[in-house]
This record gives sequence, structure tokens and C-alpha cells, in this order.
Amino acid sequence: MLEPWPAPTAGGPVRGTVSVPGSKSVTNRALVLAALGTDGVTRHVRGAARSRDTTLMAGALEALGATVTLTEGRTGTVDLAVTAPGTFHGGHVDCGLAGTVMRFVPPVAALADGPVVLDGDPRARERPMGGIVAGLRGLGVGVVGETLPLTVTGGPQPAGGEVTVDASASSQFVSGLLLSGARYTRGVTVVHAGERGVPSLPHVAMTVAMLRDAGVTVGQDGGEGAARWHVAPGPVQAPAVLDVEPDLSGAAVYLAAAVATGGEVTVAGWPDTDLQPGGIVLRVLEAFGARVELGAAGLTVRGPDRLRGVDVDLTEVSELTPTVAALAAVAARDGATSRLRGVGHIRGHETDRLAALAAELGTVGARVTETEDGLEIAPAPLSAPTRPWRAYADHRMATAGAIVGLVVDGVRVDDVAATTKTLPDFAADWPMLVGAGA
Ligand SMILES: O=C(O)C1=C[C@@H](OP(=O)(O)O)[C@@H](O)[C@H](O)C1
Ligand SMILES: C=C(OP(=O)(O)O)C(=O)O
Repeated sequence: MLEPWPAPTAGGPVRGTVSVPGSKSVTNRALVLAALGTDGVTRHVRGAARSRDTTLMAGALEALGATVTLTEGRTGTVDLAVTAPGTFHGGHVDCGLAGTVMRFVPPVAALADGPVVLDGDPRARERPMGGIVAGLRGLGVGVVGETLPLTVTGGPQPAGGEVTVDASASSQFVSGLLLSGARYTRGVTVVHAGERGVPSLPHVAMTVAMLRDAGVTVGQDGGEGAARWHVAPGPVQAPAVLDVEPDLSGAAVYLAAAVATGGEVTVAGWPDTDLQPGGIVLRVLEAFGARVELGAAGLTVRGPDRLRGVDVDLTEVSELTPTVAALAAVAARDGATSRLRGVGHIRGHETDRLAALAAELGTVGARVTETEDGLEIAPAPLSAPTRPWRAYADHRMATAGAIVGLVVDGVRVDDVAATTKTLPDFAADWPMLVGAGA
């Protein structure tokens, strides 16, 4: 058992500039689209993080016959060259705890000429898979199992067609079915029908944009609580080079250091236009009273002297919830109440994030109540915890602990290595930024 990681406290306002590695969401879509290529061209995904999730995706596609070659890229990143196989073959895929791997790879596995077995971490076996399993069955693919481990038996040319799935547990059900859809004989049409809408819709928009960039015809129409996407059958030809934009949810963690301490943090290389919902990320930080400015050096966030409470619907940016909850606890120390809504489905993320946040923020004195679809954080002073902050193998629970640790003495994160899921250098970069580095 490793010693818990002492989260550095900030002596004063945090000031500094950071670079963050490429987005795992963009990288893993780019890897899938490159592996689905129909023209034999080797494609280059540049500026990816050497993170657990991207490594798992590369390994998964290699297990099915793609070739992935890794070279060092600009600081802290890797370039991945992907050559699609003529035909995918059967094999064994380790999904780890990566939602993108467990939801995007089964529809690729359905193109293989033999059975593919997919499994992952113990928690991965509990994460929802219903939309992918039902969707694939509706498209003429054999699937044994309801959650991981799954065995997928398709055939090099599955039928495809229209399927109705409930994607209220994860937008990745929609993204996964669409990404491979052009390789199915009749293409793929996905209709969402559920009691709640599809969460994290900007991630579906990212899928649609990247498919179109790969020359695939995608149609979509939506409405309240229902939506429909159509991918036409045809060739998949992603750009020969794809520069991955920085991970903006990862960036939000560093920007949160400025918000929590009244400091000033710049993220270098903030993209002008982004596939990620960068604008929404910034609006949420502004809601706490932060000021945001895009300049030549990057995107700068200045924290307020005193944080405001927030009342925010995070449905579209649900992966931000741990970061926002940590900031809300800091705001509550100053007497503000916050309400985070629209994220009931994150009980199925890397851990039950609503329960985990209530428990861990509770260890530093925060008054957090779980609601059906979020959290309420009431005014309360913060104080040193009597036990380590649990990360639950969740990168964003670990980074939430680090944010709280800026303003509370004695926070120790039990598993800072969980951050390597998306931010491989976090444990070194964070102390440097907050002024506690070597
Ligand atoms: O497609 C993607 O890359 C993602 C979609 C979202 O999943 P959910 O819709 O399950 O929230 C997001 O939270 C996750 O971190 C990444
Ligand atoms: C929910 C997340 O990841 P995953 O892709 O594993 O679902 C996340 O990164 O916050």
C-alpha cells in the first residue's frame, strides 16, 4: 500500500502557467476513426496524453489487428501513428476503467472475423453498458453478457439499421454506435428514448464533428427527451494528421486553483475553436466570480476575493462535477450555498461520484447532501480531515482532493496515481503550479 499523497496547501494566491496534455475524448475518437480507415493510409494523432485511457484504447485496437506506433511528441505528449487492418480479428480487449474503450470498442469488435472478449477493472464491470449491448443486438450483432465481461460476435460485415436505445445513463452509448456505423452494411441510425435526455451532449457533437471530418455522412434531429442520429454507410477517411486539442476538463482543475485561492492561472494553448465544451467550462468558473481572459499566452482565469455560490445544471459538462463540487465547498466556507443539478447519471462514472463527493467533502467538514440528480453544498467551515481523501480509482476524485487541499491543511489523497487516467503528469505538475514543487 502506497503512502497517501500530501496535497500541497497554497501559501497565498496561486499564480502560474500550465500546459495540459491532449483530450482523452478527442484522442480516443481519433484512434477509433483511424483504425476504421478504409484506404490503408497511416494516420497520425499528435499531442495525445500518454495516459491510461489512451494507452488502453491503443491496446484495444491493436488487439483487434490495428497497428499503433508511439513516438514522443511535444513536452509530455505522444504522437500515435495508426494503420487500420484489412479486416479486424478476434481477440481479448482490456477496457480498464475507460468509458470510451468499453463503449466505443464493442461496435468495432462487431466488424471482426472472430469473437472478441472485452473486460476491465472490477468497477468497470459495474458501469452501465445497456445502450451498447441492446444497440448492437438490434444491429444484428451477437453479444453475450449485459455488462463487462462481454463477448461480441459480429462478422466482418454486420447488417446495421435503426435501433432505439435508452442513452440516459451515458452519451457514450450514442457515440459508440455512431463511430463505427459507416462500416455497417446499412449504416446505423440511433434513436434515444428514455425518461431523461442524453447527458453530456457536447460529447455526441464531438463524435458527429469528427465523423464528418472523416468524410462520413451524419444526419441528426432531436427534441425534448428524444433524439435521432443517422450515419450513412461508406468509407471512413480521417485526416492524415490530427492535432489533439488540450484536455479542457483537465485544464479546469488547474484553473480551479486560481478560483479557490484568488490567484491567476494561465493554460497555454487554449484552442480558439474546440471540439470540447470549453465555453461552458469557463461559464461555470465565472459563476463562482472568476474572470476569464483569452490572450496571447493562453487562457487566464483570475479568482475572486470571495467565491460566490453557484446554482448550475451540469448535464452538458457532467465530468466537471468533482471540480465544481470542490470549488463549491470552498465557497461554502465563505458562507455561500451551491446547488449542482442534472448529473444523476454520474453515479455510473468511475465511481458513484455523488456518493463519493458527499463522503470525501464531508471529511473536511463540508455539508454536502446528495439529491436525486446532484449535490447541495451548504455553508460550513472546513477543517483538517482525520483520514485520507479517497480517490476511488477516479482521476477526478483525486484532483478534487487536491483542489480542497489548497485551502485545508492535512488533505492526503490515498491514490494520486488515479490521475494518470487522463493527466499523467498531475502529481508533478500540481505542486509546481501551487508553489510547493521542488
Ligand atoms: O464521450 C466521451 O468522451 C465522454 C462522454 C461523457 O460521458 P457520459 O455521457 O457518460 O457522462 C463524459 O462524461 C466522459 O468523461 C467522456
Ligand atoms: C466519466 C469520465 O470518464 P469515462 O470516459 O471513463 O466515462 C471522466 O473522465 O470524467
